Amino acid sequence: MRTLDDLDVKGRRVLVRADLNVPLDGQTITDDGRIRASVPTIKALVGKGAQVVVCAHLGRPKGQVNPKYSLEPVARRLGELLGQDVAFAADVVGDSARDTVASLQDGQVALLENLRYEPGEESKDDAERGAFAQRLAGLAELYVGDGFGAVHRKHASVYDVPKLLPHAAGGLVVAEVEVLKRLTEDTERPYVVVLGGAKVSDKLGVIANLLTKVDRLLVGGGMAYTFLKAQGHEVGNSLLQEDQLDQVRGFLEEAAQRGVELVLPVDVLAAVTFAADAEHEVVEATAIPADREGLDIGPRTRELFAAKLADAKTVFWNGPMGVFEFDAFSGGTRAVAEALITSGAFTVVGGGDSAAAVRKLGLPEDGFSHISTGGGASLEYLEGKTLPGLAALEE
Ligand SMILES: Nc1ncnc2c1ncn2[C@@H]1O[C@H](COP(=O)(O)OP(=O)(O)OP(=O)(O)O)[C@@H](O)[C@H]1O
Ligand SMILES: O=C(O)[C@H](O)COP(=O)(O)O
Repeated sequence: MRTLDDLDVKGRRVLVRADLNVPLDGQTITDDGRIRASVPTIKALVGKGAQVVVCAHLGRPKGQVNPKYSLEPVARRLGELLGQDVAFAADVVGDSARDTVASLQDGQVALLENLRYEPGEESKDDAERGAFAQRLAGLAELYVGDGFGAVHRKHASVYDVPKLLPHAAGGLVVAEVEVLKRLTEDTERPYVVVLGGAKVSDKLGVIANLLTKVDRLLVGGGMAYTFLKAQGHEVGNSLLQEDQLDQVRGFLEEAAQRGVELVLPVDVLAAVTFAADAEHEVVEATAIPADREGLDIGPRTRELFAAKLADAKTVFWNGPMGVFEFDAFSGGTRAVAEALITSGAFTVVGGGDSAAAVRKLGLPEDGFSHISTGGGASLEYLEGKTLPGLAALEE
């Protein structure tokens, strides 16, 4: 992959695809880790005298303009972290974007509005995506791919634009790939992967492949309930991917055949509703009342998972064990994070919310070997898949 050193950027307009998909509470950014991770590449380009046009997505607005997902608060925070103004374009490729980028001087930075306001960004139709990519590429002369958390998406800004402009990988992408490579080559065993979180349908897909690589797979968070249901248990109102139950039954069988330990929760915190102050109790994972939803793993599961991590030599963890944003349901995530820290293994935490959880819980970031900005992206990398955003940068 070409890097920033291979691009002559002075006085030229450079489009940087970053991953600025941060958690928000209204207009307030609750964790700015991904913005901070994007700063070194942007600063390097500023230092080289480029005109820097940053583009990124926030949430999943599905091709519609929705102020809830505006990147404006992110532009402000990026400006604070860079120590210079960041001009914010109120659209992605419209008049505002064109005017904003045209007025950039060397060393100045602009951020475009949320890429996913445009249906072309995520379109499965090559022509529609390509047409949007042409408009986006038209805003700049060079392209830098630095949004590691989104390199697994075959989206216009990730996959198509680098085909249209001279390009290079940014420092974040280079650094992330270097660490994740260590997990795919000569992995020290036992190799344990811990999966949780809420993007269940996305991430169930990686399990088939992971089962060929790991010694143990611990499943918690919103992921676990589809497994419990597949085993025939009641999961109440818990997060459930009904259409993937057969697939999950297949994983359970395959794990048994391969001798991979697939470890599920034995108890959960079952709440009456999805709320910070929801009334809740510890129940057996096999007996969740029909009117309750599991919002965290229970105390026995925390001990079980910690025991399964204690002798690990390599661990990858993606996805919180519960709704850690609510203090009452953050204990499972804390327990797993602490077990990783004390394991002495080579430990990688991946994902926007997983990394945010580590910081929110006040755990030392240097207690882990690496905190990756990519959740789904890291998992797909570990599967050994060709990721569209990396393939495009390699061309
Ligand atoms: N039992 C549960 N029920 C509902 N939501 C849950 C549960 N457990 C965890 N979550 C939620 O999962 C979310 C994080 O999931 P997600 O899969 O997006 O992880 P991530 O680390 O951000 O990875 P990525 O970077 O791929 O998005 C958190 O907001 C958390 O509240
Ligand atoms: O949060 C992430 O994993 C990345 O920003 C990608 O977001 P997506 O899962 O909505 O594509």
